[in-house]
Parts: sequence; C-alpha cells; structure tokens
Amino acid sequence: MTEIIDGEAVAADVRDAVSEEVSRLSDAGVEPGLATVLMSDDPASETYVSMKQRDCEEVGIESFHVEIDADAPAEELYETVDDLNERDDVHGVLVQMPVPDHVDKRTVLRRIAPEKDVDGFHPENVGRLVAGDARFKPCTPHGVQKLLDAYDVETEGADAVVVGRSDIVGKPMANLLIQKSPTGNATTTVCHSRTEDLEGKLADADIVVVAAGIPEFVDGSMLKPGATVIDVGINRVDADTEKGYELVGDVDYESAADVAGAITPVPGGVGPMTRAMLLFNTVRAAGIQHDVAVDLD
Ligand SMILES: Nc1nc(=O)c2c([nH]1)NC[C@@H]1CN(c3ccc(C(=O)N[C@@H](CCC(=O)O)C(=O)O)cc3)C=[N+]21
Repeated sequence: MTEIIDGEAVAADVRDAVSEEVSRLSDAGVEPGLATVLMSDDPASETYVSMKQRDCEEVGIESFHVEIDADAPAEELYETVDDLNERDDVHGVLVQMPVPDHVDKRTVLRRIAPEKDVDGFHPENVGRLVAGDARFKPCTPHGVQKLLDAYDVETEGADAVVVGRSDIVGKPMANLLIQKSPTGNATTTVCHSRTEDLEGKLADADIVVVAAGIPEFVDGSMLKPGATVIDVGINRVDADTEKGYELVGDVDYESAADVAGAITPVPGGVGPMTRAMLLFNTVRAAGIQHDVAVDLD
C-alpha cells in the first residue's frame, strides 16, 4: 500500500512545538514578530502571504505586513527592508518572491539582516548551510527533511534524486540530503533541464524530490517501485472549478501513487510544511536576537 504523507498533520505538530516555544519566549519577555513584504499583484502571492499571517496568529507570533506598489521604485523596497531590520519588534523579515523585474533580487536578499533572514536566502546563511553550520534552513527543504523524518524514511545510504536546481529548493535540498547527519547521508544526484538521462537517474532512486516547476513532470513510469516521492510543485492550472484553477504538483499523482511506497499530495503535502518551518525559523530568530534558548531542532 502506498503511504500518503500528510503534510497538514506534520505541519500541525510543528506548529504545536513552535507554540510552546512562543510561550517560553513570552515568559522571558520576548514577543516574536514576523514581517512580510509584498511587492506584487500576483493573486497567488497574495494568498500565500495571507496564509502566513494566519499561521502567525495561530501560534502567537506577531505579524506585520507591508505592501509596496508593484511599479514603485526598487529603492522603496530596499528602504522598507532597512527599516524592518532596525525594528526591535520584528525578528524575521520575509520579502515574498518573485519581486518585479525592475527590482534586483540579489540586492534584496543581501539587504535583509542575516539574523532576521528567516527564509535562509542571504548569502551568509546559504554559506553556513553549505558549511554544515546552518542558522536558518530554507523553509521548503527543511520541511521536506521533517516529513522524511516523521515518516521514518531512511536517508542514510539511500539513493536520492533532486529534480530542480533552484537556489530556494533544489540546491539547499541536495545540501541537506548529503550532510553527515541522521537525516542526511544520502547519495544525492541533482537533475535539471540539461540532464541527459533523467529516466536513468530516477530508475534507481529511493527518494525523489521534484521541484522542477513543471506540472506533472515526473510520472509513475519513471519511478522505482517503493520509492518515496516528495512533490514540491504547486502549479495553478486552469480548470472548471469555483476558483477557475486547480493545484497540481510537479508529479503526476495518479500514476506515481501506484508505484511509490510513499508520496506527498498537492495540496496538503510540502506547502503546509514550508509555512510551518517559517514559524519555526521566526521563533529561532527571536531566540537568537534576545539570547534566549529555544528548544527546536
Ligand atoms: N520569500 C519567499 N519565501 C517563500 O517561502 C515563498 C516565496 N517567497 N514565494 C512563493 C513561494 C511559494 N510558497 C508557498 C508556501 C506554502 C504554500 C501552501 O501552503 N500551499 C498549500 C495550498 C495553498 C493554496 O490553496 O493555494 C498546499 O500545498 O497545501 C504554497 C506556496 C512560499 N514561497
């Protein structure tokens, strides 16, 4: 039987653990706060940001939100980040991606104070992760790691294939999988748009993480029977539904579920974990900034 990996359930457990740490911080006089910045008219981005605010409320994290006109000068975004960096009540700063074309993404990511960079995208935090001394693990790969752990998926010595090499998912995911740790130690292959023989790489994979950004890119015929399949894709495709679209992953769920040993659904798989790990990082950030020990790992 194929096991369906319940991201909502594991995310709820993470939120419970975060809530407890919020209480401990509060006893120490610290109220953790997260600021989200949105510079986009994209409806999906608006949905995600409002979900993040709702999550904060649920666990007792103060949330602040700044919206900037999508056609405002880039400097306005940079200065907003500077202001949030300075504020004592803001422990985490997240600038929702993507930002408009006239904004330099690298400048934004460098401008966020590394100790408030709860996405883990600042070069200092990327470097620390690669060096095996992570401060904030990027939320999506960290969430995947938690899912694998929660479902006792053995990574040690496993053959893992990551499909996609983005800075926010593919690269950090591969880094976590190769690390010398009980949740790492996998033999990891990273495939991407120039990979010659994706089928050949997937055929032997015990763990497959797909973050290609292409709807239903991987299907069951490409998987090793019993493989654990983690679908990071969240694609809105036009459909005759109330909202006018449906969410599909980067994996063809029907065919993959027939072959896989365990699989994440979309929605309800990796997405909720990404949001939960953001709360986790925010509480860690507050702990670091106020020198209060936080019991999360
Ligand atoms: N600075 C930054 N940090 C991010 O972490 C970030 C970002 N920018 N830009 C966009 C992506 C995307 N992302 C999602 C997180 C959760 C769901 C999620 O919870 N999805 C639900 C469904 C949501 C729905 O109904 O649309 C699910 O999969 O079950 C989706 C997408 C975070 N991102």
